[in-house]
Amino acid sequence: MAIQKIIEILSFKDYFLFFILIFATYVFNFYHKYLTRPNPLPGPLPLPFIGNLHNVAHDLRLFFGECQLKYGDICEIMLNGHRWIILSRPDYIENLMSSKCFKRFPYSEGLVEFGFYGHGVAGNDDYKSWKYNRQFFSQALLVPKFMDNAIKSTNKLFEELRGYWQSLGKQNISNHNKDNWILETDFSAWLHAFTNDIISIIATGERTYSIASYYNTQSTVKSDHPDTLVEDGNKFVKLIINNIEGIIFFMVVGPFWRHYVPIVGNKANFYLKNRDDLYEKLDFMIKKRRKEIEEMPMGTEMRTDMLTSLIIANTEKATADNIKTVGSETFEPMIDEEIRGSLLEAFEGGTDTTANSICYIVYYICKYPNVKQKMISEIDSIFSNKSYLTSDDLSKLKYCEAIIKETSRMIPISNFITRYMIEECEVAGRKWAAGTLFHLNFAGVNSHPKVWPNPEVFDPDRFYNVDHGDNEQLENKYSLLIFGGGPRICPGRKLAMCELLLLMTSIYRYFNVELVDKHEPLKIVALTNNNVLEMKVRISPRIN
Ligand code: HEM
Repeated sequence: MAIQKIIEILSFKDYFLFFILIFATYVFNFYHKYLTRPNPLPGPLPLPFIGNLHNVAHDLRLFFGECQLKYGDICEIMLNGHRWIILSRPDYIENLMSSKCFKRFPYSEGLVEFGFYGHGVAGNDDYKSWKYNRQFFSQALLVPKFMDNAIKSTNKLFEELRGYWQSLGKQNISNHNKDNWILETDFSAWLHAFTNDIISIIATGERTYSIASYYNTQSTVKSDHPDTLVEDGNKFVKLIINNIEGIIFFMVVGPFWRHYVPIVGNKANFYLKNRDDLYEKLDFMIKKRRKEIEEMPMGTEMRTDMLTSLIIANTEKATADNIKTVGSETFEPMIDEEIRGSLLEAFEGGTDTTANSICYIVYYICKYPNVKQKMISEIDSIFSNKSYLTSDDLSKLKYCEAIIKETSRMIPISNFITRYMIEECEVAGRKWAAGTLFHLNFAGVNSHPKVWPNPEVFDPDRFYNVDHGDNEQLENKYSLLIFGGGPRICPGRKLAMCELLLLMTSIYRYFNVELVDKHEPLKIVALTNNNVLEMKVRISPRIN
């Protein structure tokens, strides 16, 4: 009754003043908390409600670079109510790579609702469950025949890609000489399709037909693969792409918006439905393969794709390579839900990363003809009388490997990784309380002038025939961040390096690739990763 009376007495002006009072109290509290924070660091002033969102929204990579220049190797911003401590110097990050610093994120109710947090490997911050999943994931990639199979499949898929490029080049009517054609195309689209296809083969033993699908959009004649297979593959890839978007959406959009604001809520429901459809598809693949394996007589030699390894690991069908023990403990075999998580992470972790890497590599090779010449000599010397390369051949490609490292130094694939402290720790000479969130700025570390002379110069020779012991810049093992570090280092790094070497050698063995416009900057979207949106190139056959 009394409340109703007060409501009736109050005028619009009173409400307005009341609102101003609440707003002013919030702003006062916000800045009071900000100005009295422990270990204050330099950084752009955050705004109430949005923190520094307005600063980072345009390009995260450039923003981190600007921060380092203006505020130094350790600085801070505020996002999503959290202080982000940004570190850009190799020796500052060393402590964060220890096994104590294992967590990636603070608890996120959005990721829990989406089913990403606490499951699988990348989104799992529960040590016991992460360790279990990570052991199986890594072991599947370590089965000796796994890499040989990956190499064979990549070689085979590249043959198909080669056929598509030739076919499109010859279809081009301006190419009068059909053996000396030129194809103007988007390299990034082809390579994203290629890595999609190859990860699918390596992970599940089945194809997504992504390169055939892209070929069909460019060509007047269709690929030999049946339309239904290509369409099914396309749908599957879309489910995966939407699922990755869903993870980001549920990470940044708060529960009130997701549950009560209509347009945002519809988007949330769309991602949840997409997730369920994707899970259904993966569960079907797992069940089908489980049944095939069950029906195989004991001792049958099996495929070495990830799905098969995960199903048989620690079961009676396991070979010596598929037994996972830690100390005296033998882990229980994986259930379907856990296998699904691992497959999904192979798709999510291994597709765009590898595709973007090869785009940057080719971009730098196009810009530096002397590097290209030296690389081609190495490739030709290894290929001299072979049609396919083996893992032994790949290990001899030292200059190609140096190009991969130097490209990743110049433009890292991931912009940053995070570490979230669960206990007090010392970083950059200061003590930090539990609950501090650190961001390791890859570009800042990889071009720090203290360890990299002339960091802005592209020079693969830094890594070529270098004796690590004598080399100052390689003394600190975290002066080059490509795959992260510590216990959470990328488990797919060996596979990724192998894929990149194979792609480089296969492309330059058969083709010349030039940028259509050497002066045009690359079209990149820089969020957690630096994604190449488009890279127009001219491809032509190599005439020896
Ligand atoms: C050029 C290619 C790749 C790059 C640049 C890359 C980069 C990274 C980085 C920076 C991390 C975070 C590491 C950390 O926090 O310290 C990571 C984690 C991860 N990557 Fe990769 N990656 C690549 C390829 C792959 C491939 C091919 C796979 C799988 C087949 C894969 C699967 C994963 C998984 C599952 C994690 C999470 C590991 C964990 O949390 O324990 N990645 N990767």
